[in-house]
Amino acid sequence: MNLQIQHLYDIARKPDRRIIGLMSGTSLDGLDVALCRISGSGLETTVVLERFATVPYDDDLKNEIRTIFAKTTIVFEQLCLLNPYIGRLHGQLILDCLHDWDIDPREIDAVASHGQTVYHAPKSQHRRDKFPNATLQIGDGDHVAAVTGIITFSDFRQKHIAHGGEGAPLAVYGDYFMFSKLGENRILLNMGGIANFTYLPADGDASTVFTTDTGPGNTLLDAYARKFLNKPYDEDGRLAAQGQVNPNLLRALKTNPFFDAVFPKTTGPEVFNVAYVEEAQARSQTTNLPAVDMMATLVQFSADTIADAIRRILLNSNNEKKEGDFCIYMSGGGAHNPELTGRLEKLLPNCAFGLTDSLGINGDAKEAVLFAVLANESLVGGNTYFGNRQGVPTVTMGKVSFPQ
Ligand SMILES: Nc1ncnc2c1ncn2[C@@H]1O[C@H](COP(=O)(O)OP(=O)(O)OP(=O)(O)O)[C@@H](O)[C@H]1O
Ligand SMILES: CC(=O)N[C@H]1[C@@H]2OC[C@@H](O2)[C@@H](O)[C@@H]1O[C@H](C)C(=O)O
Repeated sequence: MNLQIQHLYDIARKPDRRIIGLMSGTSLDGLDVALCRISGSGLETTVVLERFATVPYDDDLKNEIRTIFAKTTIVFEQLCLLNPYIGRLHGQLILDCLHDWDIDPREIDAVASHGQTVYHAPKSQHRRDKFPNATLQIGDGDHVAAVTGIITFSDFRQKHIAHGGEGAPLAVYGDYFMFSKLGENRILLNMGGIANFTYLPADGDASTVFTTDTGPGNTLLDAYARKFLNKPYDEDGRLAAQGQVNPNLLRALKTNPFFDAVFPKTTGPEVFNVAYVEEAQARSQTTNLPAVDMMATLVQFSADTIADAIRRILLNSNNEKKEGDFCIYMSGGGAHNPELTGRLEKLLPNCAFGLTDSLGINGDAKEAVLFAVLANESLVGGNTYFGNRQGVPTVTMGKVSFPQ
């Protein structure tokens, strides 16, 4: 037997595993590195987050990625070059973190690498009948494995698509395994570049678990912070706090087929970008708004569309349910923006709000942890049946790269 297969088998038989989850999201702010100790699988999964770091991306890397990120027309060579480059870089960043944490790479059982999404194209967006849902993450796992010497799981989203999903949100699986609680209807709301949520029913029934993207989280706020402030984001929503929401622009922003489409659905900066806002401004004759009003309107746009999506679920899931029966646990960078969270709380006054941190997982680390949980599930789980629910196919995900 190939010794690496034997090694994989041995890892699967261990009582617990140390898995490093990696996530680099649509905000391009950096690489989240979460070292997890995981035992069990499915609803028996227990995760201890031993270490966590976000390694910021430097401007050079951000600019290299932006030349192809969410663009329909690119220089193909750039995509080809970035694929191994990002894989090698992520591998090196893992080694740097382990060095800082004084941990020998040989103590790590596996890496679970999301890679960098460069294009997301669900069918509802590309609208070409003969093509399926599609998404592309780069930073090939073979390079991560070769650089670190650690077995690497990567490219998690293709299996989801192969079984009828849109390749996202994948958080639903880890959310269910880690945060499902009998007796409490939970909504796990992640506000990264794009916002999404998982609904976890109080009866714990996997076949009614639900997930969807809701639209922009921070992606437009960041784009306009770069423009108005020359900063990566509007810290604590300070600029937005000084402005007034413009109702005409807000209405124009909310007029898009994505918001009327049925759940579950996914999106990305391919749709929600500066051109989208400029087109809405032209339509609503609001091209000369002051920066503060632009920011206030964009933050309200994110809050309104998140709240609308959650309200629709509260009604859809069971007409008797009331907002008061739901607890919303927030995570992702948007949870640090009081302008966003404050508006959300006003829009959903009867829901209880908290942070994922109160459930034992740092909200900034949550997505990276989720990929570690997905790799663990591929190794030792796969026994949870999610029913025929669209968006949550019953599959395990991640391709295996051996270091040698
Ligand atoms: N103090 C803060 N004030 C305002 N916004 C903040 C603050 N801290 C973080 N953010 C926002 O959070 C963003 C980063 O969020 P996060 O790391 O969750 O995104 P991501 O994982 O890249 O996105 P996605 O989940 O869509 O892939 C920043 O770009 C910024 O917009
Ligand atoms: C294609 C892609 O990278 N989608 C991301 C993105 O960032 C947030 C939202 O859009 C979510 O659907 C997804 O990531 C998380 C980790 C997910 O799949 O759950």
